Amino acid sequence: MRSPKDFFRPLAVGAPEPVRQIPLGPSRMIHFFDPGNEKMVAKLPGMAGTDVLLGNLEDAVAADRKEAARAGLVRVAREVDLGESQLWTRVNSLDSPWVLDDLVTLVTEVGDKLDVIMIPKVEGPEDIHYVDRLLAQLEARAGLRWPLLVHAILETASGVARVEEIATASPRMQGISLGPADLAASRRMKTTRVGGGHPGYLVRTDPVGEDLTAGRTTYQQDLWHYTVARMVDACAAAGILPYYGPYGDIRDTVGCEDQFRNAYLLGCVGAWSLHPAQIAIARKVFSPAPEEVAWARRVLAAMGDGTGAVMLDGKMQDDATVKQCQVVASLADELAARDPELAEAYRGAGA
Ligand SMILES: CC(=O)SCCNC(=O)CCNC(=O)[C@H](O)C(C)(C)COP(=O)(O)OP(=O)(O)OC[C@H]1O[C@@H](n2cnc3c(N)ncnc32)[C@H](O)[C@@H]1OP(=O)(O)O
Ligand SMILES: CC(=O)C(=O)O
Ligand SMILES: [Mg+2]
Repeated sequence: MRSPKDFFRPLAVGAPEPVRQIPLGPSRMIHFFDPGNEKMVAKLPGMAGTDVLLGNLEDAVAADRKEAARAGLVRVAREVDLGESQLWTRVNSLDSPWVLDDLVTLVTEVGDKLDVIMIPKVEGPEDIHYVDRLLAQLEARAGLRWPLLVHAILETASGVARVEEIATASPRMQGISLGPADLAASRRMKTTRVGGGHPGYLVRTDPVGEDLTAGRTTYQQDLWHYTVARMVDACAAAGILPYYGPYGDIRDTVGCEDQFRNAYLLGCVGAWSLHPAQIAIARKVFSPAPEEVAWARRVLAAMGDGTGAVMLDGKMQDDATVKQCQVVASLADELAARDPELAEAYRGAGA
């Protein structure tokens, strides 16, 4: 590990100073598009209000379309008006034949237009260290003034086992997303889905009498709870942001909303959107509900300087509930400052 004294030094002469805080706005939805797909690219200017648009170069882009996707992303960055949306990319994996050209081309040609580079299949901090140094060299050569940030996908068993080291590997680390599809394969889970639950993963109530089958309710459990919770702790401890990843059953908007909400309640700040239909789901779920915000503000007002204990509607409030309410209220303020519709909904609820 680098000495703490050197942690915030640029890794190449002429590279920009590393950041100490994540300097970006909301990222409730990271919307994936294939930059080599003209129909998808044509939709981008109409996607105002999408927090993050991500040009995907990795899985879901066929091997013979990799160069077209990379060139398409350079064009999007240069020519398409994306409004307030951040532009991110997911490059190919570090063992692939494409990633070196992905990084060299993107940083050299449009490094000043990109905010975050997502690195797939991260196995450990050494993968982040490699990218960190290479980006510094490329930034120095391109004369960039702001460092590119790095986002890791948690989609290998080794990555989960070392998630804390990944989260703290570089000051470039912006966040981590759950990658349930590759992670399932890496762990040899017996699933064939992209995220979401599985009806076979359940608990059953105890038997009633001799009949082992009668009257026993089953409850489906969340396959991803352990990983998401561990990722949230690693990110919060490192001062970076955790995200649920993709929900592959595009038609199941209800299941998608539930899975996103579990992640939101556990501490994630956003999720991926693979299809335009999922953008609104993520916006709804990852924006605190107006009634929750109104309640949080009531608690804060009732608690004055934030110490002691009071009763509000029969519920005890103290220093710890104040801290929770501050999380909700400050997130609402941050989002409302950039989202007029949400600001209006909060005003309507007296929040
Ligand atoms: C495990 C992982 O790695 S997840 C991350 C990798 N996967 C991805 O990035 C997948 C991204 N999404 C997609 O490729 C597509 O949405 C698919 C294949 C899932 C579905 O695509 P389609 O069958 O075309 O969906 P559908 O017919 O509903 O699309 C409606 C319109 O929205 C467009 N559209 C679909 N997805 C997107 C998108 N992600 N962004 C922008 N536009 C889109 C389609 O081109 C189509 O346009 P048209 O009306 O001009 O014809
Ligand atoms: C998100 C991703 O890449 C995966 O689930 O494999
Ligand atoms: Mg993957």
